[in-house]
Amino acid sequence: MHSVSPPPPGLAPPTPHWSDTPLAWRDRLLASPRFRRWAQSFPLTRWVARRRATAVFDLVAGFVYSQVLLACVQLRLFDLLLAEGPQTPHALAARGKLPLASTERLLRAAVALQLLEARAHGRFGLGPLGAPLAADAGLAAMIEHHTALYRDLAQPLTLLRGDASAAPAGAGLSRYWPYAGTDAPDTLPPGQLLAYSELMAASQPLVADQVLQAYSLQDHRRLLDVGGGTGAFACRAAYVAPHLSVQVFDLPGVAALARQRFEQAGLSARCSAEGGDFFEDPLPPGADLVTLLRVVHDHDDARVLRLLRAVRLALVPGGTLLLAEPFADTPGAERMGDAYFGMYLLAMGRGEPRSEARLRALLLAAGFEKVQRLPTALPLQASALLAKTPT
Ligand SMILES: CC(C)=CCC/C(C)=C/CC/C(C)=C/C=C/C(C)=C/C=C/C=C(C)/C=C/C=C(C)/C=C/C=C(C)/C=C/CC(C)(C)O
Ligand SMILES: C[S@@+](CC[C@H](N)C(=O)[O-])C[C@H]1O[C@@H](n2cnc3c(N)ncnc32)[C@H](O)[C@@H]1O
Repeated sequence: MHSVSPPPPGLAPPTPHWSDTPLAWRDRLLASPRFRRWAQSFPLTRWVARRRATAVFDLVAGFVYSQVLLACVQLRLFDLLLAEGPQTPHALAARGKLPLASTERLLRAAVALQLLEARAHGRFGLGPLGAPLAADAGLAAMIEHHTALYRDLAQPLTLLRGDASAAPAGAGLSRYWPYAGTDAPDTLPPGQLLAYSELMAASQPLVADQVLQAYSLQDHRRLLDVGGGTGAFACRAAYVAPHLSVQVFDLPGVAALARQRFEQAGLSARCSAEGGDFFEDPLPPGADLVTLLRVVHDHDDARVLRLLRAVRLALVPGGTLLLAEPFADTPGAERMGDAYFGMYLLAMGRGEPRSEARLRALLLAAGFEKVQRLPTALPLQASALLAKTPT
């Protein structure tokens, strides 16, 4: 049994507020086993008690659910069931090189999580939560790279205390995202940029779908995608707006990969890439639209201000900045912001998810004006802000 430690000597007790008393009463009630026993058997409160118990159980068991999902993804189960239809456990055991009994256990777990569904003749097919994951290489890559995140989270207090020496040797997210741990990211060897760049390219459609559904590129002629990775978004933009010239700015090794992508896509005439450090080097001038997609949340406020000022200088007067990433205060997706990205970016070693209000304040401080929210269809995947440079 854990006991609550007394406050350290010399620490002033927190200032009370009038709302503390009713909330303390509520907390004591909910914490009381007697009240819980009563509430779960009283007909009018039973459904709330069951719902709460399930919600708490889901928090307790979340890691187990995630690992069931990971096993399905590693076996490419969703892709297989989409391509070939429902399968028997025997067939799936043979395909996955697993014992039949373990296959059946995994299949039953996945059914309970609605990832799969039991179908006629003892076969298993896709369930309502597994079907959207089928044939989505971006989501599969995201799920698979969580093995690095879970290594960091295995000892959450070690992570929260910032005790790097206690972390497992270089296996976690800080190694996966090496630019987050150095002040000279432009000197990183290309081999260290590859894994995260592939993940970003594979998952870029999650963001591009949101941005391009919400914002038309038709009125722009020159787009600069800052931190644009290996050019996955640039290619989509060039495809949907055939009049647009597109440039990516990213670390030298990543920009080289973007150039390769443009060549392979036959887009080199309209798409180019420049390498550098966006905190130190000037950004290529003359764009009338700059995009910052999943870039700002990687960095602290001081660095973000520096980057936003550099973007303002690179844009033409009256130019547009489109910033898209998951926001911290997304209604209905609060867990994604402060719980998932909060802990994720802590493990990565730099950055934090920000609310719309904090991003607005940073944009205004960097000299942007007319900041407005751009509604996206699925804010869980990306929210967006538009801002203008003065004319
Ligand atoms: C009548 C019928 C058939 C149906 C009617 C009911 C109906 C309308 C059902 C809807 C069915 C439907 C269309 C479902 C759609 C589901 C979707 C779109 C699911 C999408 C899920 C997206 C997920 C889970 C996204 C996850 C994203 C993650 C984990 C992203 C992580 C990003 C990271 C780690 C980024 C790192 C970059 C860094 C370092 C932070 O900068
Ligand atoms: C999280 S990724 C996002 C990539 C892309 N925008 C996307 O959404 O797929 C962040 C990108 O910023 C780049 N980056 C990080 N620090 C940088 C720096 N100091 N200068 C230039 N690029 C940098 C990384 O190489 C990476 O491609």
